[in-house]
Amino acid sequence: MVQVPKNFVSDPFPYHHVLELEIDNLSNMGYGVGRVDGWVVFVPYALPGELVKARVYRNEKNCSMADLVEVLRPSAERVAPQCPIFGFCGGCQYQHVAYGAQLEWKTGQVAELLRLQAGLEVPVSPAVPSPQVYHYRSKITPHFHKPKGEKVGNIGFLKVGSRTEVVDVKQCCIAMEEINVALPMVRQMVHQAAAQYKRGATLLMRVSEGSVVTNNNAVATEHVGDLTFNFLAGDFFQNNPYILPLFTDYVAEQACAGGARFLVDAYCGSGLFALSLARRFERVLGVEVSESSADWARSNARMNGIEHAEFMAASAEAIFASVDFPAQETAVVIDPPRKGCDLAFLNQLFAFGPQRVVYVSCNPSTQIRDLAEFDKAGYRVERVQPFDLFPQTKHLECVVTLVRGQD
Ligand SMILES: C[S@@+](CC[C@H](N)C(=O)[O-])C[C@H]1O[C@@H](n2cnc3c(N)ncnc32)[C@H](O)[C@@H]1O
Repeated sequence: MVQVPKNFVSDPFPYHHVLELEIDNLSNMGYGVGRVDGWVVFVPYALPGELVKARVYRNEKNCSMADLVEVLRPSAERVAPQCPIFGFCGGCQYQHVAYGAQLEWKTGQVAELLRLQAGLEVPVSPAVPSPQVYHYRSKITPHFHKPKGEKVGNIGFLKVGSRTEVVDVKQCCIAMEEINVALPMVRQMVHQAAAQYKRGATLLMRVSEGSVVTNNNAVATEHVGDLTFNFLAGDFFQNNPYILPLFTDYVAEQACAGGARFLVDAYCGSGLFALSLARRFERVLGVEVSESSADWARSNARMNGIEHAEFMAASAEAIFASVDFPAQETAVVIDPPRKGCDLAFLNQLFAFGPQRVVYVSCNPSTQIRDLAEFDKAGYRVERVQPFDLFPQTKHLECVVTLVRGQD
């Protein structure tokens, strides 16, 4: 007898009821979406165009969740995942989808979010592929829970569908080779030092010039085009070095397109955009809340021989009190954290009123939420360009170019 979970709602399907259904869409969580008599059923790992058998494990207010049991008619886009723990490890969602189809789905999801969330019918350019689709991540952060007795349990990433359970990750298919070479030793060291851990922890592994650093305060180095960036390994830096030259070139082209002579880089980290774009502008100003990142941005400017870029360590909105660039000749690049921009920042940005804004984000849903504010302030979306910084996963980076309307 199957044990029915205590809180299971048995309408419209009994627990473990097996359905046969056609999948016609993919959700932004990467789940296949099908319908049974109009009722929406999400089936993780099922693909659009497939006929599948799926077993219901939860009924919600307006949909059900079901586990994939069997693919009766596979999609032409279905491929074999490379990772033996794909489907258990929560790190990747798309290893079973051909890379071209991953890009198409990501592009389509941005268009759908723009339409449904912001009411904007704007064309979305096809997502720019990553030149490397496995073994591209320069940083991973595996975790483990408080040791039991003197034994550390699994070391890895959250299990699919769980907020607490960790799966044991011995190798990671999307991490760079350097990380996979170092991982067994790092794991062994944690197991050997189990008695020292009074609680769980998150490990840092970041590739820096062919080796792996594990200390948050170590200095890491990355090369992007002909520039070199140093930064603290624990601070922010983009995690897919293979796509960065394409990404920074595109942001540069978009920032320059209106002939601006001045550049503001808000949320600038250690200066990736400010310095990559500097040669195209007369003066550049960056702002970043992390003092160590702002310090490294200054030092990166010196190291790369860039003299006309200045950096301020402050919350992003503080930049507008000191910027003396003429707004009509200024482009602003913004690249906030996942939660998007604060209203305090947006209001001051609009009061300044730059001619164009290039909004870079790793979270299209907060980015598209913020577009409503740009719309109210008289900015028009000129271009939307997703970049696949995170192949095999549901994540993507999106660059939206906004242009100020005529007053
Ligand atoms: C997504 S990262 C982008 C960094 C940089 N543009 C890059 O590509 O390397 C976001 C950055 O915003 C910084 N940040 C977070 N909140 C901020 C705030 N209120 N004001 C300024 N910077 C902030 C973080 O420290 C982080 O460096």
